[in-house]
Amino acid sequence: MSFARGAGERDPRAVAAPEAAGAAAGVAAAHPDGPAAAHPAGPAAFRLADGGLDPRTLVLYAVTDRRWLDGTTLEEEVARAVEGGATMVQLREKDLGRDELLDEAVRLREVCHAVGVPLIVDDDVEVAVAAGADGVHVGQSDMEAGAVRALIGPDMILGVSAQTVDEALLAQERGADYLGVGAVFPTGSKDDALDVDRETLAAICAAVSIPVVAIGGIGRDNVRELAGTGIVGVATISALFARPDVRLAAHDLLVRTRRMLDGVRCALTIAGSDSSGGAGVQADLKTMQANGVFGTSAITALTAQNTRGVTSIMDVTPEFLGEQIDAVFSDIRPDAVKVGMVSATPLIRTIAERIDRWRPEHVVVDPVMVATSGARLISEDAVGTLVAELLPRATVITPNRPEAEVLWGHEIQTEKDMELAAAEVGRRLGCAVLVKGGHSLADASDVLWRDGECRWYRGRRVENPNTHGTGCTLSSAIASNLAKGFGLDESVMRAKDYVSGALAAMLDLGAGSGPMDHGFDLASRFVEGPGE
Ligand SMILES: Nc1ncnc2c1ncn2[C@@H]1O[C@H](COP(=O)(O)OP(=O)(O)OP(=O)(O)O)[C@@H](O)[C@H]1O
Ligand SMILES: Cc1ncc(CO)c(N)n1
Ligand SMILES: [Mg+2]
Repeated sequence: MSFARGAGERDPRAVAAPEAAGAAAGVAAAHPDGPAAAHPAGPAAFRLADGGLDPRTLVLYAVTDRRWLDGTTLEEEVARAVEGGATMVQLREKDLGRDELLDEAVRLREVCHAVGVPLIVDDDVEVAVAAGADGVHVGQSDMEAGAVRALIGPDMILGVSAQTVDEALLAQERGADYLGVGAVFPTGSKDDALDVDRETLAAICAAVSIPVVAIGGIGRDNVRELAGTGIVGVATISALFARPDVRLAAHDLLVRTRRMLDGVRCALTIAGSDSSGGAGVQADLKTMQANGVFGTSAITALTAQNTRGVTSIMDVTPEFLGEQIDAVFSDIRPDAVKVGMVSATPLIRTIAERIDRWRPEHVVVDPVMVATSGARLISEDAVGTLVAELLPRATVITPNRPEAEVLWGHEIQTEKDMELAAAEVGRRLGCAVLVKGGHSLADASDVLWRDGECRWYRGRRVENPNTHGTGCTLSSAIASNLAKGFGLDESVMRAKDYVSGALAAMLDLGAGSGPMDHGFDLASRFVEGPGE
């Protein structure tokens, strides 16, 4: 199952490990982006049908720097880089004489064209043309882009550096095929000030229609911070050529860049473990996987639980809960958080404090109070802390009917009561409120209150007595959809469809109200054994 991309994200392209490619064709087969390897050499080969530069050539842009050579040649290092997956190479050697630069360009052209990768020469237009390179890259202080275009003709690739929206628009107007924008991170050069911050980078990407590649201080540890800016790739120098194994470094950075571009979305569930697998963390992780999101977890309590009830609960310590949350956020930043069962005040406070520390984009809180089996999952005194200190930090809360009655302070007898409860609680807590109608009201319809508006999500009641974990499943499905970039309305609608499908699969396990089939829409249903 492929992890879903964010809504509107580009389609990812599989990255083949170089070693996976047949050795017979030498480096040509090693190029992980198939189509580029098939390209005949020549600049027009790297253009799309509309004449624009194929953005796939810019995913991993290796810029040379002879300073990093350690007993090898530029040719050998560039060959390693393209073997590892570099999709474009720029010969950038400011202190080489013209003849030497030309010789180097011809040698690198052969290395690059052997694997269908374009070679760009930095700054020197004449050498680029003379060497049969595929293009030239000029900075703001080099020859003006329009003049370069006049010299190189329509086919050769023209790259231009830009640091502002104005520079970017002017370069595009004068015929640039792509923009190099940076430095986006400290580069260790003399003036270490960031030339281009994230907002400017994103503004440039939004302003132009030609592809943008980020450059400056980019490496394996920070490339993910460029997600969502609109770039199509990264240009890098030392992250490849300063590494002992350039091929490995290129492959590693290509995979990480692909992950940044393709948008593998992650979610974190902070909830209790349900030994029966139907609710809690287990339900959340299965739901996230089924909804194309990578699930991570921080466990608040262990419950000995099955379809008939809860026999024992063991809370973790607040310190350990905080460490679990920190461990996830410090390494795999989730795009959304779902909070489920939290039984005690110190644990609730720990979660509130970590939300303030890590500032997740989306927080879905399922105010779990009682399990389907009737077991109480939060202490009386903790409900007050939940309401005062956690729910106001939520993007949306998802109380079922009994939980909504506790939060509202009145009984809910009708759909109008559901609306009133959602609105009053939402106004008081400053968050969106989804009051779920699973518990015995006519159909399984839920009402969302947000910013003064109520919206109903009509559901058809599935005649299935096995509803253990429906609330956990709904809230983690909402979190998954928010993580993928859908708005709240769409996230709730998709989550509800998912729950209905999981119920309609009619899984029947255990003597009590059993779990749902979280994997109902995957090919691998529960395998029907050979039977007795
Ligand atoms: N029989 C059903 N048919 C269709 N949808 C249902 C059914 N039961 C519940 N739902 C839906 O499942 C979602 C969860 O609602 P529910 O009221 O069951 O949550 P809950 O009580 O918090 O569940 P949990 O047992 O996990 O705590 C809601 O969208 C609700 O409309
Ligand atoms: C651990 C856990 N969390 C949430 C629920 C709510 O169903 C449950 N039954 N068990
Ligand atoms: Mg519930």
